Amino acid sequence: MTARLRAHQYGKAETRVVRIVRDTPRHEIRDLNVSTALRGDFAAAYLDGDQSAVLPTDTQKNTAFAYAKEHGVASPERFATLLARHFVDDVAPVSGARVDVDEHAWVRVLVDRAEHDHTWVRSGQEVRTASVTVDADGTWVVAGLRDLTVLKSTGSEFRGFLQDAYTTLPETTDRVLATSLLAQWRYAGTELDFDATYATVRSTLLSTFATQHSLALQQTLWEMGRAVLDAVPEVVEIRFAAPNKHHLLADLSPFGLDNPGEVFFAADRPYGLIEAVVVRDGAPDAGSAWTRSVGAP
Ligand SMILES: O=c1[nH]c(=O)c2[nH]c(=O)[nH]c2[nH]1
Repeated sequence: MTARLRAHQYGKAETRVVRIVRDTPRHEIRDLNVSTALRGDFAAAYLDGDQSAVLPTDTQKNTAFAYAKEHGVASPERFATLLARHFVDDVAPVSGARVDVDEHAWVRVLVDRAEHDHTWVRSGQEVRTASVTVDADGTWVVAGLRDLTVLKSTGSEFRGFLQDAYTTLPETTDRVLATSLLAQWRYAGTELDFDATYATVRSTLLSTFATQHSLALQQTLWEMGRAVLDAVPEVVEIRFAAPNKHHLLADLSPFGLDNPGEVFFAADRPYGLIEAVVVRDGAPDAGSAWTRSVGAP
């Protein structure tokens, strides 16, 4: 049997780093889940068990904590960029690094309608994401969010679809549209006000979902993508994966009740899964921006 090692990368996944700034009575918090992956010639570790080029994943975890102290967390994107550049620039065998950072949001507790200085409540299940790749060709920053769950109770239809012998779905001009959005967008630059841009993209996604009369989730994703590219010049590409969280009208006719769009069964599976990539004309090359694993086809 002959075989070869086609690709490899290694790192520490999901280091939970919580950074608190307590220089004044009003503290700040950033709650991160940091995953690092190093790329380079580490073949000897796989083929011969030779660790001489291997920076332990334990060290990568330690570096995340040390960088949180020394450099702070200006934003998930900035923190990921600093870490990735450090591994590539300062650790000789490393030629590329990919750092993924998830941020869990905390919002200040209100006490007598005033924001409390050092108490927060976890806000929803939505997660902000940043994925930064550094290699010999440059630095790529992808920002995003997942589990942004939205629902509109009208302003959505689905009709005129292709029918065959197996089609039973009735056409509708008024349905509930709900999804738990995953969106990732690529920036042209690496030095932005990432928090401000994130806020603009998020609010653009939400307002487009709300105001766009939807003919299908596919069309809604396209319109949300276009709106983001319109609103934020630094965004050159945005990718979506959106489960269609079906809300099926409950059949109340056995009980002599009509149901004009008032009572639904929220089905959790199966769900339609609608995906799209919207890219600005003339966008710069994506390089390794989307390459999560070097082994990916
Ligand atoms: O927005 C939708 N897109 C579809 O492709 C689809 N298919 C389906 O059964 N319902 C829906 N809704």
